[in-house]
Amino acid sequence: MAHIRIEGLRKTFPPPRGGDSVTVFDDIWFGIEKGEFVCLIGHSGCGKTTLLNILAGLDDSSGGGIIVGGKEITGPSLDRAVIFQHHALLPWLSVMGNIAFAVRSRYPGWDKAKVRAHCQKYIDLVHLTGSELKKPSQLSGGMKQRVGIARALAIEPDILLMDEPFSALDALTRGSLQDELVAICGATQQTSFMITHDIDEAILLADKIVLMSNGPQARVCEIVENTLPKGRTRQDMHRHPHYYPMRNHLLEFLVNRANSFKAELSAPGYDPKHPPITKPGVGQPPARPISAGEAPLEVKSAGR
Ligand SMILES: Nc1ncnc2c1ncn2[C@@H]1O[C@H](COP(=O)(O)OP(=O)(O)OP(=O)(O)O)[C@@H](O)[C@H]1O
Repeated sequence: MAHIRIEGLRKTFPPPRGGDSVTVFDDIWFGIEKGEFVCLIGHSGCGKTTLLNILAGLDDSSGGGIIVGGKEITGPSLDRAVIFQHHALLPWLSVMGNIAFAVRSRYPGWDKAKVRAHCQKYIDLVHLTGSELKKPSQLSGGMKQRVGIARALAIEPDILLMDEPFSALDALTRGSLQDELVAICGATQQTSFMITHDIDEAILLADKIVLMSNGPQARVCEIVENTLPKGRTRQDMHRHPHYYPMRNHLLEFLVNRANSFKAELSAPGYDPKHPPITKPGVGQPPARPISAGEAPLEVKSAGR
């Protein structure tokens, strides 16, 4: 049994001014194993943030449910930490203060020194040592996002939920934060769920990539298993023979299939409870790996 089970999830919003209500997604089924890193990819408006909010307990479903560790989610919990696209820090508190605020909620019995030492560990982990007393207004965008990551990790959540956490950052900062997240999640085996529009980010981070078709009535089209070996890095993953099959498969989905998938729904063999699992590159002729002397690849994000 998967640690997180999304079972027949549906979300319907009432119409803003009369008319019919809108079902954003319907009959969504997939699971996340303990220690797994799962990315969700789909076009704007298919309901990714809504799904993450339901998983965080910040929104209710209109049908189906989410079971975590055998219990249905009924509201927010410190077992599920969220890192938002925008940092959502308390502007009047320092780096240390923002993280300590969350830590004190999680561990109300801890004394000041223990809270401080615990916060410092996570400040050091995200390379913010020396910035403990700075306020959010004194930090760059990347530093603010680092505080958000440290705050989320410091409450030692069962599940880390991330809604496009790096999309507002420049490419260099995004890359270095992705590297840090790879290192942290690799070391801690943190169960993680991330929404991203960036195909390369998904290939770097995810064990599994869930593909959602366009809304309304979005569905899970397919679950892609990452066929690149663990320990991959941004610098070398494009040399692996499965990189291009993976990348092309995800790109093809976003460019064509996300929209045309509705026609496949009624095809025999599609079962929403068991979406097809694909392993791009496996069983295909090997794509040519890039040799060390060749020009570096241009790494692009998928467009919306
Ligand atoms: N509170 C709400 N009331 C009514 N409609 C909503 C509400 N929240 C979201 N929606 C609608 O639900 C749909 C899905 O929104 P959501 O933000 O989940 O999509 P998304 O896939 O995360 O998009 P993006 O990639 O642009 O962030 C959109 O059409 C949005 O307008």
